[in-house]
Amino acid sequence: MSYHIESADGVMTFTIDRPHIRNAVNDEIIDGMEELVRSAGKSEVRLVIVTAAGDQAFCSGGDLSVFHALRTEEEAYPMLKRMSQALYALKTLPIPVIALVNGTAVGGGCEIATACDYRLVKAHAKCGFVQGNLVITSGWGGGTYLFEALQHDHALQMLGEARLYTADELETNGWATKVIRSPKDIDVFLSQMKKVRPEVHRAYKEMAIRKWKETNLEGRVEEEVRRCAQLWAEDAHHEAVDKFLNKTNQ
Ligand SMILES: CCCC(=O)SCCNC(=O)CCNC(=O)[C@H](O)C(C)(C)COP(=O)(O)OP(=O)(O)OC[C@H]1O[C@@H](n2cnc3c(N)ncnc32)[C@H](O)[C@@H]1OP(=O)(O)O
Repeated sequence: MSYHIESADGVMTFTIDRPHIRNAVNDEIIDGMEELVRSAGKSEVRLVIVTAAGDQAFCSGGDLSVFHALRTEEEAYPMLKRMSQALYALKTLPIPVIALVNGTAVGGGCEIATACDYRLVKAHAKCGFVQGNLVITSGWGGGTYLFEALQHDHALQMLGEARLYTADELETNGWATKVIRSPKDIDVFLSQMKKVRPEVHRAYKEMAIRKWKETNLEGRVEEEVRRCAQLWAEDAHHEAVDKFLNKTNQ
């Protein structure tokens, strides 16, 4: 199984479990994300944590060995759309959603984390919207969410530079809610949240969701998905992915 969903004490944890491939997202992970948002919406869950196995990577984005088979705009769009819908549902859960960024997050991995309300980033983790190096944009909604989360110039810079940022840089630009230097830091963060009753957290999250609905967040994500699907079909993208898969991009 490529993922696990566990529940304890009102906390539902989704763990991507493909460390050998740096927790890249395949179709099964997308199934899992859909299962997560269904379960978290229905049960007595007070918060969700999204994380991954091992300490090397949170997520390396889409599994290029699988998704590189998608050659045209028409083939790429359904995959991008489906994951974008799962992440939109995650983002608009009426409870806090925390990304526990246990290691490197790149490409779609950053998009998953950006869809969350909070990003707790382990000190050794490096993260970046590297899609530009593959001659595509973000395509799961993460670019749109980044403009919601960060000051405009910080968001545009992070997307446009397509490089890895250190945890300290991520705290400075506002992407990391907190840099995690010891496991105790996570406990402190969670216990502080749990001091306030779940209905209060829910009411605040609903305020944010109202704003996102009024500003047509979903429609803006759809534009992002469509643009990425167009770029996906270009030769320049396929050549860049070939270089990565054939390890000739050094
Ligand atoms: C579809 C939405 C948009 C997207 O997500 S586009 C995809 C963006 N992602 C990328 O470009 C990921 C590129 N990966 C990397 O830069 C590095 O692998 C990364 C994440 C920094 C980790 O570096 P290292 O820790 O040195 O590990 P490594 O490179 O030796 O990787 C270990 C094995 O995993 C593989 N891998 C990593 N990310 C992958 C991916 N996204 N899809 C498919 N395979 C991937 C990598 O090829 C390597 O395989 P192998 O063990 O040499 O056979």
